[in-house]
Amino acid sequence: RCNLTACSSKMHPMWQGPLAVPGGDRQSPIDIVVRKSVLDTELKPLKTTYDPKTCQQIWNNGYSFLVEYDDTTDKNTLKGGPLQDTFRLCQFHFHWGETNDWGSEHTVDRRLFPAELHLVHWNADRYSLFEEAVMEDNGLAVIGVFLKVGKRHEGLQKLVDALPTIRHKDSVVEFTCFDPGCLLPANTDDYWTYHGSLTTPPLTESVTWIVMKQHIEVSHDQLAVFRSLLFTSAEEEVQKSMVNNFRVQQPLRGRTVRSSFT
Ligand SMILES: NS(=O)(=O)c1ccc(C(=O)NCc2c(F)c(F)c(F)c(F)c2F)cc1
Ligand SMILES: [Zn+2]
Repeated sequence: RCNLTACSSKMHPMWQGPLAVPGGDRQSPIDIVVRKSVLDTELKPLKTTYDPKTCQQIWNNGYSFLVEYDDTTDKNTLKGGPLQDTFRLCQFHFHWGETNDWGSEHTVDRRLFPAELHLVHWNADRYSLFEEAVMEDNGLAVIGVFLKVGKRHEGLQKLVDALPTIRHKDSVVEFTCFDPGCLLPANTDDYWTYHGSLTTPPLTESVTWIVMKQHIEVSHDQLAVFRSLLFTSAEEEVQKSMVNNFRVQQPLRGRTVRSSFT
């Protein structure tokens, strides 16, 4: 099973993390400077195939909430784009702020979004488990989608309705029949891609990031329910709202961000 490691420091829920990471020259997230991205005409359209029936559970891991899929078969795959191999979806989760003014991990020309969706896939052509792939250079592919506040996202509502049942850290509920494809923007041909890392410990530099140019819209009220989640478990006396669960931007260190569009 793949899950986000809970990581928070006493001072501030926003993860501080180790100062230096071994190697540490391809860390995520980053600011995407549009005019410095390089068009790569070899980049193909993304090909995603997701089966809603393989959705298994939704849980609060103390840092975000995750929707996990059965990744023991090739039912949920990501191919094409910058990828040579077939990657399997294992989970998706979000990062968000305490207000609509910030919350995303990546930025575009320093522009912050209120939240960001991450669909986490691992290279099933080369590895047999997520846990293996997460340690390898070309092990993971994460699709990032920015969220903006606007009209209500009908497909998201089923997920929003489940959140009150997993308010506390480590709570899990069964969650079935959810199509993650409904969270992708209409246009998935336009994206930026670069080599980076997990944005939470162990920050392994194993991720091919694919950040969508087009955002999705969710309502103010839907996003407010994200903020009703708690970092803390039921037993803890002081309850802390799960907000600002994003990492600060990391240096580009000479990396090139490629774009699939002009
Ligand atoms: N925000 S993001 O960059 O999209 C991101 C995606 C996945 C994970 C994750 O799976 N962490 C837990 C986790 C590990 F970090 C491992 F290294 C490992 F081996 C696991 F099995 C595992 F569940 C962390 C961050
Ligand atoms: Zn994430």
